[in-house]
Amino acid sequence: MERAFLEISQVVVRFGKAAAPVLNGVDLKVARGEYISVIGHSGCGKSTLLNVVAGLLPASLGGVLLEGTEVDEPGPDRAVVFQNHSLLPWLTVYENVRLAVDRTSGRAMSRAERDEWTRENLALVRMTDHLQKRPNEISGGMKQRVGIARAIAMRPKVLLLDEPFGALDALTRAHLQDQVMDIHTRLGTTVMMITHDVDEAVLLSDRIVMMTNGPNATIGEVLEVDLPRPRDRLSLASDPRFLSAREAVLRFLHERHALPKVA
Ligand SMILES: Nc1ncnc2c1ncn2[C@@H]1O[C@H](COP(=O)(O)OP(=O)(O)OP(=O)(O)O)[C@@H](O)[C@H]1O
Repeated sequence: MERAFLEISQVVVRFGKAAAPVLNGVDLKVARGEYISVIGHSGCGKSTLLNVVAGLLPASLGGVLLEGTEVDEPGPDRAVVFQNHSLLPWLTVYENVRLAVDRTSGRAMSRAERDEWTRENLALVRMTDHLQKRPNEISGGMKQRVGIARAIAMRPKVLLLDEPFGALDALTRAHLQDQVMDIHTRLGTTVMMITHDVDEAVLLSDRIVMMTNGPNATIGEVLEVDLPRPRDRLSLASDPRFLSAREAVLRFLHERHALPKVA
């Protein structure tokens, strides 16, 4: 069997002297170009898992291999986009992306190429008209778009998205989901995304990884989303395959792994 592009093996994470580990035995193989979503109740350890893949947090046991190389620190091959943008406020939109390009491709590309690459990635997220603005002059959705452009511009092997659309209103969220879908289709980027939103998971993913509740959380089920790409949100809204995938995730979250009721 072909070796997985990204391989998470028997990952256990225990914080300090806590009695039970947060994650216990997470195993997942991701193929190159796959779009994976991780869904689960609040606090089950989704961000913890993403942070292990990002190299921001060491696993207590087990580990992560990317193209056969062990992940033991953060690196530009795994770009992360968080829920709240992390742009540098004193730099313009252009400069925020250019800085990442200079850091990751400074030696491989000429100045002119880095300039072009920066503009190209900002064009992908439709920010060309706002290059000289600073983060406090643009909307939340625009900031997230710049964050995504910055991540993509680093040409990561894996794009790690930690609830990237969570803080946005529904319409902005839909636009940005479409842009990320488009980028994924065009560039073939491997994506691992954390979300709370069932529709978002079904719309964007090739597979949905459903986590059991913590502590000792692990992968409960993995759902293949058998929908052809490119995907169109309007026509999918009534597609029986979309609806049945959606129902499977809802059943997992609200029946088999429901949170205990508050008395
Ligand atoms: N640095 C830390 N030290 C101690 N406990 C932590 C630390 N980081 C996370 N935890 C705990 O680990 C558990 C999982 O947290 P995590 O943020 O990974 O969950 P999550 O599934 O991403 O949650 P949410 O969906 O609410 O963002 C929580 O109980 C949290 O309190």
